Amino acid sequence: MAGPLPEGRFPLSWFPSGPLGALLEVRGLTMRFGGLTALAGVDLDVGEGELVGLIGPNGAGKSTLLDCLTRRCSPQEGSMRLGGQELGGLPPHQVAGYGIARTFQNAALFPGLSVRENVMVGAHRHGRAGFWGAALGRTAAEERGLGEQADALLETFGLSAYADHPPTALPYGLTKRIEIARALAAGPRLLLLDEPAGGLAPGEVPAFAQLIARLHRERGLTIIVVEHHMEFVLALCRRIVCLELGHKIADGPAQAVRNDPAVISACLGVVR
Ligand SMILES: Nc1ncnc2c1ncn2[C@@H]1O[C@H](COP(=O)(O)OP(=O)(O)OP(=O)(O)O)[C@@H](O)[C@H]1O
Repeated sequence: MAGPLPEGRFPLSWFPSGPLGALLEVRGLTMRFGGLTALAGVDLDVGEGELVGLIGPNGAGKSTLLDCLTRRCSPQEGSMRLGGQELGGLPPHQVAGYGIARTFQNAALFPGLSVRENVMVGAHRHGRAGFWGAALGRTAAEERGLGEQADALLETFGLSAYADHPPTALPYGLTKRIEIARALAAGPRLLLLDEPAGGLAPGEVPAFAQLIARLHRERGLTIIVVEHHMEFVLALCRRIVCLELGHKIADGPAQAVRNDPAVISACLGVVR
């Protein structure tokens, strides 16, 4: 990867000029939990190479949308296509195989594995055998290749010094980096980040935003980032989508959405 990023906010000219084609097409997505409608007919197109911010107050349906895309939830209505492939009905492990990787609000790392092994786990996205099942069938050369890939990711994320450490001993900000490195080890086409800045110290947030911007810029990754931290979203994303009570209430250029009265009203007290 290229050299270090400059400090402070980064220019929008770093980003690709716009979507190169629709990668994700969501139509009429409706998810109900009993009598509660978490998503109510949501439409969303995300172009190849876009970085989209998804905002909204607590309970708006943001995580549920990610849960539907990764098949942790089965929506009652609507369709979700990635590169033309319908995701509905696929089991979660196959969705990963189609190129969707996700991080969670609270980093879910394996405490008994080293940082490097945690990242290597992410590389196993194909098939149902699981990491350890696959590990048993791997050749030494494949194992070495995965280790080298993990080491390259650790270097990108400034984690090389911790490769052999257990993740449990590390500061929270580093565990968030490990989780993204693990997601990238799967070689995703679409990366879903659920509140990546959540729990970070204020001083850690700009560098974290720069890291994600760099991944987007240098790898051309398509990313949806769910976040309450508005400065973080504005610094990263040209386009913002806002949900409220399961409905999409805004979708457009970041500043226009930020200044939309409906968004301000919905997010009052939440958007920072
Ligand atoms: N498994 C579930 N069972 C029942 N209700 C659920 C479930 N998951 C989510 N919900 C409900 O669906 C609604 C949307 O929740 P969701 O977590 O998607 O919102 P969110 O926008 O991600 O909120 P937050 O910003 O607080 O994480 C909420 O009312 C929530 O309580």
